[in-house]
Amino acid sequence: GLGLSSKKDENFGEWYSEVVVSGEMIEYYDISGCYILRPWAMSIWEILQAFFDAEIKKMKIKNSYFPLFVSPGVLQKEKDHIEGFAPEVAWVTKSGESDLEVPIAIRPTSETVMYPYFSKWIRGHRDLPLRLNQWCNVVRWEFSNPTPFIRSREFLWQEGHTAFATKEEADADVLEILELYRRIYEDFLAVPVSKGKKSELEKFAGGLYTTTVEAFIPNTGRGIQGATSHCLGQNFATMFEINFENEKGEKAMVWQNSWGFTTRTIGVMIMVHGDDKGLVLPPKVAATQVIVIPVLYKDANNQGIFDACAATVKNLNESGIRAEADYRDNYSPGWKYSHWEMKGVPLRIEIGPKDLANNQVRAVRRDNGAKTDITVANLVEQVNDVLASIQQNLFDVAKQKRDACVQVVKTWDEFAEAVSQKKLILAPWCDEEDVEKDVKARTKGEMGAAKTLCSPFDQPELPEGTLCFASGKPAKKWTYWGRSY
Ligand SMILES: O=C1CCCN[C@@H]1CCCn1cnc2ccccc2c1=O
Repeated sequence: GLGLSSKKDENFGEWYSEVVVSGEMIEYYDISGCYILRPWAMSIWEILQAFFDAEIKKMKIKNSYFPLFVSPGVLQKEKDHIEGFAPEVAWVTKSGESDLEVPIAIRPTSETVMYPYFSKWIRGHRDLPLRLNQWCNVVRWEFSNPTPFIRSREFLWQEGHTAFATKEEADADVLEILELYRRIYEDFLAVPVSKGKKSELEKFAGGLYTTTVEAFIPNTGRGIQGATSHCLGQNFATMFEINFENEKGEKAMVWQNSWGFTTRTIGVMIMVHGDDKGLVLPPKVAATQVIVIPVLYKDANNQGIFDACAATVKNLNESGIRAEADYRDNYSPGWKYSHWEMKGVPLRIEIGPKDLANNQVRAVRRDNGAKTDITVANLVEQVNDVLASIQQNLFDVAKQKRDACVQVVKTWDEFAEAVSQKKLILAPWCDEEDVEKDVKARTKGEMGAAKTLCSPFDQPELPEGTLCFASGKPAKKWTYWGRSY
């Protein structure tokens, strides 16, 4: 097919909408905000799921499955956290022609689904820790501009829900899960993220504190919440009476966490690495890491070339590299190069008459276009090296681009200028909520307001006497600010 009609640096929104379809990841659906995840996208989700599932099983976390439907009574139970979200809750009101007696909600998240049963199952301290996870879909009937993977009315995620006897255990667990989310972004998707804590205003209102891995999209100058790991404190334990008899025979409430990452991860990866030729997939998450293309003689015996392609694929697959060959005889090599570049396959191997004669293959990298001739004898070792180099290079380039967007500011004027420059702003802040609200009010505009993204765990030096950029009060912490998704 033809190339993209929009350029990433000229019309990012158009480019993104086009590349997810041309890369055969998404098909648009006839209900707004809903998307079809085609195999090329689903295979990425499955790779991330396999990694995360194996890691949480090492932590003795067990998978379960709770119903999609939430009875209204229990949903309303969590009134203060639900109030902000209520407009997003989708309801079933009919079956066939008849109205349901009582409308039933579709889960937007499962705290209120699970916790009545946590209360039933947790009696004594030997029932702790209780640590469950579920892989499922959730529905949030959002109205702000739907974007494939990034903001959809239904999405896939995992949600973990845990209960502990002590706060110390919960605090440690929050960070252990957050580290898995960092690995998903940095080790698999080659996307740099900042670990930090959400402000009181931006955290999950139902919890005690929220930790997050924050990514940044240089093209739009917007931060994006990558995944969250909340400590819920004893808030839900209070509401759902989740308590246990501790070792001293006293009744005590549990300490809880909840954590989730979603198919948004795939959209962030596409936005960060994609280019004007299409998707660029990090090898770790590419369903096909190497595509082998036969370049045939005009009018001579091509069996040798087909045999070499088959041998190359077999050789690579036997060493755990995901390789395919494209033998379709109704497309030219040139057409195939464009097609597999559009799909973002990390490495192309061309085998033509010259390569055959020299007992080598021609490897072409998707990330930087570099071409190298690889002798058949060293094929597996060199392909592994190139794939590792592509993975690292994608991360290094993304980190350099993200770091180039970071702007440290000390004053309001510097801050306002940095917002207009679409920067990721690092500023000393007094950590007062009404100051944060004031910044949002003062930066409101059609591009959206600047807000806190997170206060990074990795805090730069804050010299005594440093003042908050917005209030002039003594600064308490460095915080990332910016517009966001
Ligand atoms: O993030 C996570 C991680 C996974 C488990 N849940 C937490 C918190 C979810 C916060 N949230 C987010 N959207 C909502 C939408 C409607 C109703 C309720 C909610 C809601 O509670």
